[in-house]
Amino acid sequence: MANVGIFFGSDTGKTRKIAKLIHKKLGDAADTPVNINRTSLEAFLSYPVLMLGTPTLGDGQLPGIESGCESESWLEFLDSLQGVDLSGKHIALFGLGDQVAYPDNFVSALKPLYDVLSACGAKLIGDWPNEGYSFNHSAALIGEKFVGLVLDQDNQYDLSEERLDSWLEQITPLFA
Ligand SMILES: Cc1cc2nc3c(=O)[nH]c(=O)nc-3n(C[C@H](O)[C@H](O)[C@H](O)COP(=O)(O)O)c2cc1C
Repeated sequence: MANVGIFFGSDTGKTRKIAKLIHKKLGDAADTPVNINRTSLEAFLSYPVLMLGTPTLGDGQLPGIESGCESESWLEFLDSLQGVDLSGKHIALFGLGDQVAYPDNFVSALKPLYDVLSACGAKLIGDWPNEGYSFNHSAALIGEKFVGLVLDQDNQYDLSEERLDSWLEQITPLFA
């Protein structure tokens, strides 16, 4: 088993694609990305380092039945994390959103993910500057920084790989 577990939620496949790209870049350090609705709590907890990806759906929500997905996803999985001890784990978040169509809630779903994982004692790494995006509001900001990597595959597709490389460069020394 590798050191890094990559889990994602996805409605139309874009977050899955980024998860696969992260896996390709990390090589043997990471296991094959798994949809969060296809894992168990035990498998999730077996990794010391987690990279967790999500789109923002609904109106600033995590994916799941309540936000209009056909399958369960992060909304349901987070329920199973209630009371779980994640201390000692390093967790990096990556979020996809659409700043043009949803400027009032850009990548906001990263924040509930961040809040639940922090409350469980995890060390969240990989915050990301808000420069280079244009939006009105995002719940995913703490001060000037997003709580994780932010990619907009709908409008800034051409910037994603460069952003991803720079983010991986920033976080890999923190857990290598
Ligand atoms: C119904 C719907 C609601 C969305 N709501 C938001 C939103 O509130 N904020 C945002 O930044 N993006 C929003 N998006 C854009 C998606 O997050 C974006 O297209 C993302 O790349 C989809 O990833 P996926 O293919 O992994 O599901 C929404 C998309 C859809 C279809």
